[in-house]
Amino acid sequence: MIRLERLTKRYRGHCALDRVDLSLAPGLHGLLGPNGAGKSTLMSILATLTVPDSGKMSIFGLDPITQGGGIRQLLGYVPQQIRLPSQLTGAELLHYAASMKGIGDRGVRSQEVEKALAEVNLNDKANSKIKTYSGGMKQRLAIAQALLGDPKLVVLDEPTAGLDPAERIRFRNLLRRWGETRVVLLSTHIVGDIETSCDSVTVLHEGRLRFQGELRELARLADGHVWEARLPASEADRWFAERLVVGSRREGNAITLRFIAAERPFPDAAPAEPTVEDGYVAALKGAADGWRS
Ligand SMILES: Nc1ncnc2c1ncn2[C@@H]1O[C@H](COP(=O)(O)OP(=O)(O)OP(=O)(O)O)[C@@H](O)[C@H]1O
Repeated sequence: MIRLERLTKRYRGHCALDRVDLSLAPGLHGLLGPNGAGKSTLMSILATLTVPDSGKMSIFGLDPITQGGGIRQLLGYVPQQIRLPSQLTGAELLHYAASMKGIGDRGVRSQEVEKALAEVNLNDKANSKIKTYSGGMKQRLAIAQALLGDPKLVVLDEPTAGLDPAERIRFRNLLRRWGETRVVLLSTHIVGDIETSCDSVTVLHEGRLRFQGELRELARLADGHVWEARLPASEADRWFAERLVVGSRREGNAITLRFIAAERPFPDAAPAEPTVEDGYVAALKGAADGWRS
């Protein structure tokens, strides 16, 4: 459905994406990576807003460079930085966005707008000006805008940042439903968002693809490299300074620390079952330390 081959993008000599290969079929796909990894650049290219320097791309058989208009008809996109017109109401903005997506019939448009508002739980605020919305509500309106017109590709750049826990759960369920028949790509720093809902995950680091596959395969990257040890709490600072500690649990004067290390950090450390987050850390650490290619 979506195929990227050796996709490369440079900004004044800095390589934001370096020969990235990626294939996405219908489903809910997570995109993880630290700050500056290239996630927004990749998403902006998929949204036809940024032109890559080299590489091949096919989005539902269309070429984003020569057939961008066709792709935009199939696309729902929420960029990382959202600026919404504060004087419009939520419903007015969605009507405008629906017109831009070619939904000319007013009746059909109203139905679409109402459905999208319901999906993000904003019906009550439909006729209020956007300037009265909270940050999370604006975020949800931007998501509603991306859902208009039944897009086949939904690209969401860190959409969960401003959502409260209840809305975040609602949003995950919405995306799961959407991912049943569409390609949905979601970037986030929150591994939990991906862990609970995504079919596959892609990890970018410094513009390079470090992993693409199922969640359990990502967790498996840390197999044999996760350790736990119960230690005197007074020693905790030393271990935080010397080792990669990914979790800690304090119980009285003792603390249980969870480490990621290529080898057993000290004799008392016991091997632990890796989580998806451990796999993500291992993918990044492995890339940096060279203990994984
Ligand atoms: N318009 C631009 N001009 C110059 N450099 C840019 C531009 N956009 C991005 N970059 C650089 O490209 C690299 C990738 O940036 P990008 O925004 O794609 O990363 P990201 O993974 O989305 O980061 P974050 O998680 O912080 O949003 C970074 O080093 C960034 O500084």
